[in-house]
Amino acid sequence: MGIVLGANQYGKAETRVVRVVRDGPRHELRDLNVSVALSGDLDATHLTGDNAAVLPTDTQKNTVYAFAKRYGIGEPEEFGLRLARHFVAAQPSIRWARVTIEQYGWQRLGPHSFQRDGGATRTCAVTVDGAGEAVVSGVTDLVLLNSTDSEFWGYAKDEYTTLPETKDRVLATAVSARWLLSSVDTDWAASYDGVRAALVAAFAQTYSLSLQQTLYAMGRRVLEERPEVAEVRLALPNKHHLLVDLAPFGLDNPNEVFVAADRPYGLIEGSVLREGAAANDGAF
Ligand SMILES: O=c1[nH]c(=O)c2[nH]c(=O)[nH]c2[nH]1
Repeated sequence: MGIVLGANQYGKAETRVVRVVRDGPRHELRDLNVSVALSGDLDATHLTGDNAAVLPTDTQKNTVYAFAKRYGIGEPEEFGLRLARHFVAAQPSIRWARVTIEQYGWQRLGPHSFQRDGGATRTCAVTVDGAGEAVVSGVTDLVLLNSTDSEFWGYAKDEYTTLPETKDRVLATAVSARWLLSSVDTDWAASYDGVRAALVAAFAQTYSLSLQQTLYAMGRRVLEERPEVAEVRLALPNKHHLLVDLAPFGLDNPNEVFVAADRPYGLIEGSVLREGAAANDGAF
């Protein structure tokens, strides 16, 4: 029986880089977590330990810091494109590079004082190979809650079903959304802000009969409002809020007191794209 090497990639994960722009008394801050993955002609290192084609992950980490100084960071998508293009262009053995970035937000408190955002994290994944370039922007941990306008009933039932049907429940989720841009020449900041606003508005304004329905409404809203977006993929954990039985204490509970359960949780996932468009799995 023959044994062969399959798909492989390697790189430095989670390089944390903070860049301060000190052009004057008013400083700017970018705070990123950058992961690099490279792939290409890397059979030799796996099969014989010949490392001639291997650009060390330590060098990749150094490149992140050097580029932050030399070119600045700018928008995370720009920084990712610059890095991914560099790795593919500079190393003949490297044919594919993916740079994934998390950007942590900081609120300005003063000219050189900041407060770390508690909430959502902006993300991007940039892929560069011989066939082209793709950028997927995203957001994680965007926690949203509707305290009404959510029902769940009429579902399939079998002998294990105990869930009561409800015409009024809390609907809460921590949105993970990623969206493919149709061009690498995009106003990244405006696009991110616009997509995020569309996701939030659709969540808040949808009278929900299922989280699945809300997911589709959110993806649809993004595609309707943001022409630069080709496809949206959403992962929505159903952060269950379970009504507490207060009857033992002689109290009723008309949707006022809940247990916020952390697990298990329903996980609703889906993609929304433009009709006739092919899903671009390689970019995600
Ligand atoms: O919006 C929901 N979708 C489900 O598929 C589901 N399943 C479940 O138990 N509760 C819910 N809620």
